[in-house]
Amino acid sequence: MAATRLMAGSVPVKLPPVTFVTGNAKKLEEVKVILGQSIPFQSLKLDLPELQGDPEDIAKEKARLAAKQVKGPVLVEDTCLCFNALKGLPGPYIKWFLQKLGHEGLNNMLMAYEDKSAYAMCIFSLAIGPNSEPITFVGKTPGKIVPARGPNDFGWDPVFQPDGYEQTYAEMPKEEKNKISHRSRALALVKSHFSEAGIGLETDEWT
Ligand SMILES: O=P(O)(O)OP(=O)(O)OP(=O)(O)OC[C@H]1O[C@@H](n2cnc3c(O)ncnc32)[C@H](O)[C@@H]1O
Ligand SMILES: [Mg+2]
Repeated sequence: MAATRLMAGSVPVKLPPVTFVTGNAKKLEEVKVILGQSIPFQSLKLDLPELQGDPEDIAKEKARLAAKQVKGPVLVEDTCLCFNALKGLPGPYIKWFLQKLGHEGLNNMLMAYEDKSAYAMCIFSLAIGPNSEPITFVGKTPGKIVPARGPNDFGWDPVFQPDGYEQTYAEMPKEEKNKISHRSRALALVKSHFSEAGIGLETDEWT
């Protein structure tokens, strides 16, 4: 993808597009649709190692690692599925819980609790380069954990039913999920950040 043409004073400067780094093709599909043409970006398929701990720190560390590899502006995201009865767990460890326990196991984890409420959370982290402090953008969608319904083509979508809907994420048309999802809410903040900074609108500032 062509570099963004920006202006520093009256001198046109070319800055590289931000690189969205992920090992997850489904995430990338959604990000492409949600961002559309709003931000100049390209993607790189890389499964970055992930720190343990606070979700925001995990996302920031992913951004630092990505920026070192790309040597330029990067955007990464970390997704959590948080069960309220379990005080936010599995949270950032949902990938491993899903892989080991499957959809049924995720439901079984809540068997001992009345409260099946949960929230999906996406934390995007943007780093301008290897030496800059990453910033984060958080999007959350509340819902509940239900027995799996709908196509099984993206992670825990079949067991997450957002509040106000009769359908799970998996049963909803993609456009509907993208309107209310944790990912689109976080990306709305990313978009405003870019538009406030004037990225793509002829400025010399990234942040
Ligand atoms: O390379 P990265 O971007 O880290 O991709 P990943 O697949 O490792 O993703 P995470 O570390 O963020 O782990 C999140 C887990 O949740 C799943 N996931 C992420 N977003 C989802 C969504 O919108 N709906 C359902 N499952 C999702 C994803 O497949 C993982 O199993
Ligand atoms: Mg990951």
